[in-house]
Amino acid sequence: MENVIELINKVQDVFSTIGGNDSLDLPQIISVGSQSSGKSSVIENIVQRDFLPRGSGVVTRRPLVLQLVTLNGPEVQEYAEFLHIPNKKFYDFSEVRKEIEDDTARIAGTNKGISRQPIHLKIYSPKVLNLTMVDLPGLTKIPIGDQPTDIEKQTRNLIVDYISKPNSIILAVTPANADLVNSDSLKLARQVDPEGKRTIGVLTKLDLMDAGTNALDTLTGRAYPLKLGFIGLVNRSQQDILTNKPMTDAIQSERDFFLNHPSYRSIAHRCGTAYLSKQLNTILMNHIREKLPDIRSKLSSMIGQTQHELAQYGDMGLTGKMHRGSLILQLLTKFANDFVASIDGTLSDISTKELCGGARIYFIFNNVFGQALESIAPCANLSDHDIRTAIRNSTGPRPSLFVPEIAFDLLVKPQISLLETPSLRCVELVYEELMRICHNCGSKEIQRFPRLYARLVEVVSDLLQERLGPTSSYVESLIAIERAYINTNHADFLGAAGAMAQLESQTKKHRALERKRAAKVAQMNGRVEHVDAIQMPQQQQHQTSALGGSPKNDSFLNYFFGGANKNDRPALGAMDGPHNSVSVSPPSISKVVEAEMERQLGEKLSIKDQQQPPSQSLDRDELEVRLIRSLITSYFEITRQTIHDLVPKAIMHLLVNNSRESVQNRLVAALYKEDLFGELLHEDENLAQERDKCNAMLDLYKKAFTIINDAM
Ligand SMILES: Nc1nc2c(ncn2[C@@H]2O[C@H](COP(=O)(O)OP(=O)(O)OP(=O)(O)O)[C@@H](O)[C@H]2O)c(=O)[nH]1
Repeated sequence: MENVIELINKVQDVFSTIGGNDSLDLPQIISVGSQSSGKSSVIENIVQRDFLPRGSGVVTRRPLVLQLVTLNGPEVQEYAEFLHIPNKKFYDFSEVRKEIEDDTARIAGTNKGISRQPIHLKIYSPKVLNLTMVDLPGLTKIPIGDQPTDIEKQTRNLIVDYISKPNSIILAVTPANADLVNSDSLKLARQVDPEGKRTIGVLTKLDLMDAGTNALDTLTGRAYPLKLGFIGLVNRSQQDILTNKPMTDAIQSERDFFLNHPSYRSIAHRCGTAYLSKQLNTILMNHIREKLPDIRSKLSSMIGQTQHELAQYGDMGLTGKMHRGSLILQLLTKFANDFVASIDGTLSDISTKELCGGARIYFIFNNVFGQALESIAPCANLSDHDIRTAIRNSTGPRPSLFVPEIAFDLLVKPQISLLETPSLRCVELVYEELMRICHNCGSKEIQRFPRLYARLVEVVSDLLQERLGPTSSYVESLIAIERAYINTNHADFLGAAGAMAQLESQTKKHRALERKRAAKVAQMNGRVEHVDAIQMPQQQQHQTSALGGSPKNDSFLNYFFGGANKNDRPALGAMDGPHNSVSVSPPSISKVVEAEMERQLGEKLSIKDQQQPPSQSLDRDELEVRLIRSLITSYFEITRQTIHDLVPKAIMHLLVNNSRESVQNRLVAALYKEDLFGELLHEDENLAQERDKCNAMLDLYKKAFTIINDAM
């Protein structure tokens, strides 16, 4: 069972090469204490070697992960190894000290700052028991030199990070010549281990206590409750260090101190460095044993994870020349399936962060394209002047008597063209999304072969590029088709009568408002009665006109359109029929305008008769312009809806579905060629290394698992 520490050390090494052992939380002893409490001295005593940097102020500035490994045999020579200098054995321990100093300066700088990055050191010796300890920077209160002002906080956080891991054992070092109540290490330990279950207390400097005082109460567990107890030590004094007092002599002096001390004599067998080493070894072993089931189950889940990760690198069964074809076919199919699945939304690892694949295409159709179409004003770029000019031009050399339909035709076509840019942009956006999907289809397994991956992307890009042209042309034709024939007979088209009625109701509303205003003004002038008298007949006249009650208007509107409501419009055929008593004429905007003009003229005259200023009269030009605008708006809305409906359908058919269906065949046709296999299956070196590392990790986990399993 002795080798469980070695086993844990091995696992720890692997974990430190890949950046910390946070995930496994291996059992280890963490030495904590305030500055100059004697932490380094304790460790050196345990190792029985001088190897730690000494000096004034903060000396330990990085965590030192120290693994002690027992060497067996009488003649073996002790040595040290650093993880950052593999394969170099240090037999001279002053070199070890120098390397710790140099590496600390390299990582933590030459000022007195601290770093979280640990140094890993292994010491092989016949004098040590298997132990894993971490020496942390001492708690410091006042910054010195160039130290940052928050050095205390930094150190405290670093210590707490280490000791709060439930599998760590806290070695709380306190100098006996200071008050135990103020011990920083015990205070910190209590924070993370309030019941004192995994804290072992170490009292240093027992030789420096005031004469007549002793720490017997503490050492026998009466002063401070810790399950693992307190152990008293006497390390080398500064003087001993300066005079290079040999470690063996120091250990002997310590033993003598306890044996000869009147207060400690009775507990001398439970004091001193040798006892501490033995205790730590036993505690660590028991602790590891206790934690082994946990570690085993953690390892087991790590094996599972690593196996899963390894599987992402592909099927290792398909290696060798004879399997190249099957492997290529497998990868092509996977790529094609991923492409299709991204579009269909059936991919296994769908993003929850952003829209992707098919969902994004839907978004493009409905939001991006929809909004782009909505943002176009039906009469954009059409000034009244343009409309007027178009009307005049379409009437030829004679003065315009009627509003010609040709002007509407002429004006509405360029407006329809405005739909072309957003429609083509919609095609491009979907194309770009498909390209994005294609680039994201490379699973780890495929990316292992960068050349194959590049070719896969290239073939699919070519396919999409090929489909882009026809799709764009088709969408262009859709707009051209809409422009080619202006269907004024469309069921949803407002038509001349509708436009006229709309205009009329607008005018009516406006007049009512005007009248209200006039009445208010009159009331204020005390002329209420007079105003009422002249307004009544006028109001009646408007009402009759709006309802088509005037015999003149009634006959006129019905004559051409069969009423203002478009549903009441007679069919052209009916109008053409021989039984139709009136002369055959299609609904004409000009005639409606004429009618409205006549009516307004009449109104003007009657108003003039009553000496009222003409408040709402529209001149002929303005009326024509407004009429044409209503018609353009109505027709444009119809076309906009048609385009919003047809463009996505065309894109889905010609671009999305087409490439979706042909991607697999295209890939096979382009890449499944014997002479390309070698080139395409050239493996990426970095990924191959990562896979090998993953494999090695898996082996190690399995090995560790087996050893732990056997040891239990
Ligand atoms: N007399 C005596 N001196 C001791 C004892 N333990 C440590 N010292 C002295 O106290 C001083 C500080 O000891 P270190 O072991 O360097 O203390 P540290 O906690 O590692 O210090 P930092 O790494 O700077 O935080 C040294 O001069 C030691 O010689 C002891 O038990 N008795």
